[in-house]
Amino acid sequence: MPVAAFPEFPTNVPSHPLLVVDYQSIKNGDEKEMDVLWKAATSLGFWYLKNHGAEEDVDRMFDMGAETMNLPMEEKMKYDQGDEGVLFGYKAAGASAIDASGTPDKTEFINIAKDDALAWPKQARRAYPSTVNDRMESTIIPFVKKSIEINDTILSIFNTKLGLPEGTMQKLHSFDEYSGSEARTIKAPKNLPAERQAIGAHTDFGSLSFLHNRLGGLQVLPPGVDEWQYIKPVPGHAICNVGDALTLLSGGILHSNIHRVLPPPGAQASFERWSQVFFTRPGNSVVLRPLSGESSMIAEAISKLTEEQRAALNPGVTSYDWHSRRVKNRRIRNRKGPETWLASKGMELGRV
Ligand SMILES: O=C(O)CCC(=O)C(=O)O
Ligand SMILES: [Fe+2]
Repeated sequence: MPVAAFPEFPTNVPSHPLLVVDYQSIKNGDEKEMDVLWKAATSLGFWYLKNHGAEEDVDRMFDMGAETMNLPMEEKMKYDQGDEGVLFGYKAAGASAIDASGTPDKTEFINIAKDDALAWPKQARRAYPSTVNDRMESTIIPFVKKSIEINDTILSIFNTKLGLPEGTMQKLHSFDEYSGSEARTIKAPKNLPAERQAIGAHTDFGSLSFLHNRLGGLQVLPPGVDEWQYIKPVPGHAICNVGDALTLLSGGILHSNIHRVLPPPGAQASFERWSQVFFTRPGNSVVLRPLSGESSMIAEAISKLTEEQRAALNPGVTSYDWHSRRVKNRRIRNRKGPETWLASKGMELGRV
């Protein structure tokens, strides 16, 4: 649906402002703009990104998502992500918990591995519905490649700002190694009760998320604040955020903030809510630990922390273990009790 056809985000609903980063400027090495990015990534960990050039690719991804979600449930379930902690494939609404009591989520996902998009027409990680295969060349590969380029540009700026040896972030997010990087199209039904969480509170598992919202509903709990606040969708602006892997690798300098999804506010609530994300995650074998040996800035940040904080930043697991544990313990079918929800946690820092 064209953006203009949706009612606007209501003017009487407060939202949290985000810094705006101009992608073309950071790509061209504009120091002031890179400072804005750094400020955003080390404070809330969320920012708007304009002039990214992926708008039309995103619209085509929404078409692919609609074609996929319109398939019969039986067909979609042939490509279910399953209960073993696999990210990729279809996730039915209600398959994941949104809280410790095991309340089911309200969103459907189609998750497509970057490894499958890049290996096409070969299969790297798994098979997908025909609606995905049919749009691999026209829609998915262009979106994935553009998203990788954008996130890689941001990662290389963080590499410099963190004082890491050149190419460190690039190596940890190598094009060639299999990873959890993926494109995700999300559908939430219209007319959900106003307070019903569609996606429960979480931090993102990987390094960077490149998110596209047409309607409101995304909320953050900013550091030091007790109330959830909406992030307002702004036409042409992606919402970007830092995930746990970068928090761990940077010794806590980069901030992955918790967020959740509610139904869109006001008149927007009577529309299906679609969102499109690309998640960049480190290579599967990357051990998530502060890169203190590679950066004096990170070493210094770590030296100021308590023993407990330091331990939290050094979970001693690979990127693969980190995201598969988190996905697996959110699956309702794996739930034993509130302890399963706790076992799905990342860097939420006790805030949910
Ligand atoms: O749909 C959104 O706005 C956010 C989705 C999200 O947080 C996620 O998939 O990790
Ligand atoms: Fe998220």
